Amino acid sequence: MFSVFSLPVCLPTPTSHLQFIMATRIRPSSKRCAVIGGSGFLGRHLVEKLLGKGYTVSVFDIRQSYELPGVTFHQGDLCDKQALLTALQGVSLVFHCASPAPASDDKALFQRVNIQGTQTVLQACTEAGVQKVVLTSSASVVFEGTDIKDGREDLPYAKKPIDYYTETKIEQEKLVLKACDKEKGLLTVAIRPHGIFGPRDPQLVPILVDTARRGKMKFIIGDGSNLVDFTFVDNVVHGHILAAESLRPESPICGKAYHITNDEPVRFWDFMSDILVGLGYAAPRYHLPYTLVYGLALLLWLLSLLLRPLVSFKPTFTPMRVALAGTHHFYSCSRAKQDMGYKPVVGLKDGIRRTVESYPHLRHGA
Ligand SMILES: NC(=O)C1=CN([C@@H]2O[C@H](COP(=O)(O)OP(=O)(O)OC[C@H]3O[C@@H](n4cnc5c(N)ncnc54)[C@H](O)[C@@H]3O)[C@@H](O)[C@H]2O)C=CC1
Ligand SMILES: CC(C)=CCC[C@@H](C)[C@H]1CC[C@H]2C3=C(CC[C@]12C)[C@@]1(C)CCC(=O)C[C@@H]1CC3
Repeated sequence: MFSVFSLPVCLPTPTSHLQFIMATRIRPSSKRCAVIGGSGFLGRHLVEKLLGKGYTVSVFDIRQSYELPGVTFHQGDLCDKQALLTALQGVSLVFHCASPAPASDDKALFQRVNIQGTQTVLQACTEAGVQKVVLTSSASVVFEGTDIKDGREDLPYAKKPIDYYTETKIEQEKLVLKACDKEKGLLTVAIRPHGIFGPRDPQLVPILVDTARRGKMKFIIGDGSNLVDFTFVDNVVHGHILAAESLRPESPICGKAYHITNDEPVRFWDFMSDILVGLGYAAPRYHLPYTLVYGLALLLWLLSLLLRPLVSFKPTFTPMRVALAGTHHFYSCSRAKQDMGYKPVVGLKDGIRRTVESYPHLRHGA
């Protein structure tokens, strides 16, 4: 799998001399890939699946969160081209799933990592002879805080993105799709998942349980009928690998974005209740009007901005979170079904069960 030109024993002709020079570099192999952001929640699941499918995997990440036989770790910042070039030696396929966490709300950090950093990743890929780049984008790139029902990929990018995370994910996706160039030999595609959940997720279940433990999970924002996509992590991984394996010069997926979801929109509050009840907490019961909660969240957010020099506090109810909890946002993945034969591999009910079982330490009373 780790494909290196074999060293010639003798050098009788100029051609074999060239072969000798090339022997000192590692030739890109189609089964040799790198996962940028491979220490994260999605990244690690992707790495595990790739190993199972016979790929040789290098992880490039600012931190190392685990060790696995068969994985080479390169610790570094993706804004550092030299560090990337070392990790990309001999790699033909790159998955770019690194990003600062949405909760950080740090404009400068998002711009540096998601925009400048992605430009650096693309330059490094070109210089290292990488042939394919699969970006983890987000379905939120078209979300402005108002209802989206069965949204397709041709929806325009959000003109007023709900936060800096989304703003920079839009620019990142544009950069990666624009870089697709068959003549230059670099093919790109963007996967747009939504609401990823599953074992080891550091965000969704921990935030939910923390809110429940503080006694704040009693209320349903709005009438509770809003439908949302939550996507089990294995399905997101499956979408990434299908995209990578379908990415060829003649393929219709080159330079395009694809929604990858569980294809089973669910009421936001039913999903939250299933997880909470599964972990032994009470489901939310009392309804609060959406506009009232959104207005309060906006006020609190403005207050936190004004008081930032004096006190730092992070409200649980940010406008972005209230919008996510109180509106419809579900997406069609018919383009992925048609162009790459995508079909979810784990159903929602099964995904919820596997997720709940993976958090024994977050159970009520644990
Ligand atoms: N979790 C979700 O619900 C969704 C996630 N996404 C996208 O999926 C991708 C993966 O997300 P998660 O696994 O949930 O996040 P995560 O926070 O678990 O993983 C991100 C990884 O990127 C690494 N990273 C951050 N800055 C870096 C830098 N400067 N250089 C190198 N590595 C760096 C982090 O150390 C981390 O390991 C992200 O691009 C995110 O925008 C998209 C839609 C939904
Ligand atoms: C579908 C999707 C994009 C999910 C993203 C994950 C997070 C944004 C959610 C995970 C837990 C959610 C949550 C809330 C908002 C959205 C999440 C952070 C609340 C803060 C909404 C208001 C409440 O009543 C409490 C909720 C806790 C969990």
